[in-house]
Amino acid sequence: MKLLWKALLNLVFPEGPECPLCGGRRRGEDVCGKCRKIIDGYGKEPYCARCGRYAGKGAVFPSVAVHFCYECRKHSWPFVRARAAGPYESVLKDAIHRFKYTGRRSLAICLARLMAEAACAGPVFPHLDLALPMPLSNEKLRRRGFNQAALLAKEVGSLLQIPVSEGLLVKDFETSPQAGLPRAARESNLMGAFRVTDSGALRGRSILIIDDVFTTGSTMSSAASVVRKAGAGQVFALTAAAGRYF
Ligand SMILES: O=C(O)c1cc(=O)[nH]c(=O)n1[C@@H]1O[C@H](COP(=O)(O)O)[C@@H](O)[C@H]1O
Repeated sequence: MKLLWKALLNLVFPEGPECPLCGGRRRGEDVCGKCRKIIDGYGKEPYCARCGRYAGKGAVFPSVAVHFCYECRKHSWPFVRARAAGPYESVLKDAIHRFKYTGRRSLAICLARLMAEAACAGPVFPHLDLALPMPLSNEKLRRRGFNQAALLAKEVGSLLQIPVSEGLLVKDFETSPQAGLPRAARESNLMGAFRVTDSGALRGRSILIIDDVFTTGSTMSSAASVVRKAGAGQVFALTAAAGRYF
């Protein structure tokens, strides 16, 4: 019976190519049913309305629709709010690793689609004038061969119909990878690393900064601060994944 049902399903909805997230079989255009369920589940999880990070096990949050994590209640950010497609774990984490470290550039399309979904889930971002990818240093760019944030920004920009400018925000020198550094070191690690090349192009404009991951927010915060100092209006942030707060 199960086999017959599968054969019938295959006739009506022939199996498509691999799911870009998990590599399993999918029938539609998007991700496979299993990954779709995981992603939709993330959309129902509690998250901080400011930094967009997801509540971890044991996190204390008020039982109201809009809440801020402990850090965002104490601390202000140079961006108005940040959002992500989901937490940095499971299929999203695996996909980001394959994208970034094994050069599967085509994953930008799928990840950007999930990011655009998160951006459109309610009045998250107002009118946006321009999207800026998180820059890599020239050294890192040469080594990796591509900037993962720039690939994501290109796709997100076309889905959300926002112009994307690469080269307005640059990273002048290579810094130690953020992963593995304690929080305080993550902030000082990036000091003076970002620069805006043409502040006139940002003045008064509403900016979306795009990156792959938001963990402590130090990278996004450093970049957003430089963009604000260059005269931008409001700054928002969008990443493929965000950490959890506890
Ligand atoms: O290159 C990195 O700094 C980096 C290495 C790594 O293994 N994982 C990782 O998330 N990152 C970057 O670290 C930043 C997120 O860390 P926070 O600055 O703590 O939010 C993003 O720009 C990531 O691209």
